[in-house]
Amino acid sequence: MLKINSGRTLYYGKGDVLVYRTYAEPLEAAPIPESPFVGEDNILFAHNIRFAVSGDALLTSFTDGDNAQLVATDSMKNFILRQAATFEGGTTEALLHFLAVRFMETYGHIDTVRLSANRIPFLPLPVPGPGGFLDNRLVYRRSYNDHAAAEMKLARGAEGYDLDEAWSGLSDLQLIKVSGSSFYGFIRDEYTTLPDAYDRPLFIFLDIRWRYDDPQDAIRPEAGKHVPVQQIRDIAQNVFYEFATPSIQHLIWLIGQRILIRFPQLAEVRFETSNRTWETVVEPADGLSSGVFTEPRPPFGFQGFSMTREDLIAAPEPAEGTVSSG
Ligand SMILES: O=c1[nH]c(=O)c2[nH]c(=O)[nH]c2[nH]1
Repeated sequence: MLKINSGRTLYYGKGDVLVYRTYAEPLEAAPIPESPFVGEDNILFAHNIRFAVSGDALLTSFTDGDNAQLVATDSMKNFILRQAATFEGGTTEALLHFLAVRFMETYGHIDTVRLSANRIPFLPLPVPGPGGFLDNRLVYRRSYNDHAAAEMKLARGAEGYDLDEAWSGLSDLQLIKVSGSSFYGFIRDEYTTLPDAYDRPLFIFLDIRWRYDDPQDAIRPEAGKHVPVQQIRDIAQNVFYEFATPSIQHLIWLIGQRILIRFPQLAEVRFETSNRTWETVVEPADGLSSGVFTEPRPPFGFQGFSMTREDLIAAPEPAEGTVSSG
């Protein structure tokens, strides 16, 4: 008999399911030195979700054209939207877990759900109040900047559901440091045209993902070990600020170190970065005087790096020569 568990790929699902949930559970967080973030109201809890299912029972829909076991992807979309109304949590990870469990409870022949989400950020806006400006709770600003992301696999297990391949993430972070980054000392041979840079305006795109030692910590913020994406973002921007760095490679090592130091509950951090260093048009006289730059031309360099707790070394001090004294 044909089987799917012999390494066969079999899945189907719905992508770009836009879920604008209002008044989700507020999230509270303990502050860390790099971040003022202590929580969010989650009045707007919006996500773009990709939802894919698989299971042995679906094989004949591919091989025989038998649709008897197919949940239409249109119904999947409706399921996600309607179930989102009853979700009682306040994190992207918990939402995905909830939807996958609900789906497998409802459809007993689905063995595995793989799903991912990008949060659609809406930022709070201050309005004048009696004691100064305060964030209002009615009008929000849609942001096209960095945002939370998560992905996971839920598989029907002997007792309940096994949570696997669970990653939390921060996507599309774009940071520019105007002075204090260098790049020199690389191999110089007949293929080299890039000049040494002792102070370049370093513009980088970063995707950061992290995995918990216990994946349950990601979906139960009430246990106090959930890592807010805003604090990861603030660590990245602070480490960039603090250190004069010789390359993006070393910068992400320093960011990873700080993330693993701050959050002992994390087992692994992964980076994907892209180098968008501005092209110099009018060279500044020195690091802090005026210059003119423009967008770099493709192709763009990239870096990928993963770090586990085994990589953790003593907390690095800001390097000599840092320009970031405040
Ligand atoms: O931080 C950098 N790392 C590189 O590997 C590299 N290569 C390059 O051309 N510019 C840069 N910058």
